[in-house]
Amino acid sequence: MKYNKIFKKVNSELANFENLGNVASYIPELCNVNPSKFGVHLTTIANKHFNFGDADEKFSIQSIAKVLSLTLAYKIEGENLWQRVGVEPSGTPFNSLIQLEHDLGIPRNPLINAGALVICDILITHLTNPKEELITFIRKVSGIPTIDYCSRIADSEKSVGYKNAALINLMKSFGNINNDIDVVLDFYFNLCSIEMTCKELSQTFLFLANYGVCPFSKEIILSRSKSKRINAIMQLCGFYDEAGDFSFKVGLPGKSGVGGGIVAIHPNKYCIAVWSPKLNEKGNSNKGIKFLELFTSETEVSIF
Ligand SMILES: NC(=O)CC[C@H](N)C(=O)O
Repeated sequence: MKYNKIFKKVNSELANFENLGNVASYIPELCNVNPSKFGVHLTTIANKHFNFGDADEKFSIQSIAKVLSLTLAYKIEGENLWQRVGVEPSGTPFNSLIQLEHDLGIPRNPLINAGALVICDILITHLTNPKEELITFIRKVSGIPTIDYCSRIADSEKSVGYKNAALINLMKSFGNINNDIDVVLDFYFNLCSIEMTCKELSQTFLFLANYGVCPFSKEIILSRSKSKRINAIMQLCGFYDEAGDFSFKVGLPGKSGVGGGIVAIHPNKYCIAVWSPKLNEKGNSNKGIKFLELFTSETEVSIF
């Protein structure tokens, strides 16, 4: 079918692409990943599957998981959520502290680290067993019962999590964190440690291409309006200080993680996941972005 042909074509166009950048090294465990891995998987809302390369190999989805914790918190809290976290692009790196002081401890959006920490705090307030309830929710959304945290990666990040500790302490000082700091950080590091393959990622995020409804189970994960808003936040904030560039080149809402994964959503059509571990200076997958740019140029369809 057409997407497989396009994947092959784009891949051959990338034959001479100089994949600069490095795997994330600030989390020790992420250094052990083979930098030349490359996988793509596209799932349509009609449950058709197309893939290329290492699409069935698990990797650390890192910040991509922030969209899933946000989904659950938004479901629980509704519009009250926006009193604790904004919906504006930050224009700063994912772990920046500077803006947060100026904004009196209210993160610009839920997809930068500070915002995701507030979302974790909110979930801890509402859930009896946050770790278990979050992973149960993600398994339900994806229809994949084996999706799990990776304690090796969570522990590795915890051992060097100074920036995130600084962010949460600053927010606590402004009264925007209600629970114990160590409990919130532990939950956050576990959230970021979730592992998926490209196939699993594209399946998990398909509800956002289907107006909030899981196309497999037909279950309403989010209302149409909330699903629109999550896509809008991804469009404007999913790539931190590279969000404009991603939007300009790819033209789809998406989210990246420092494990080298990216998901992108074409509403009413498909969800595509790409994995290539080498990151550019903004912490986003270098080849992953290029692949998606060429892919949407080739298909000539984007949301614009
Ligand atoms: N952009 C990312 O994927 C960052 C997530 C990572 N766990 C961190 O907090 O630094």
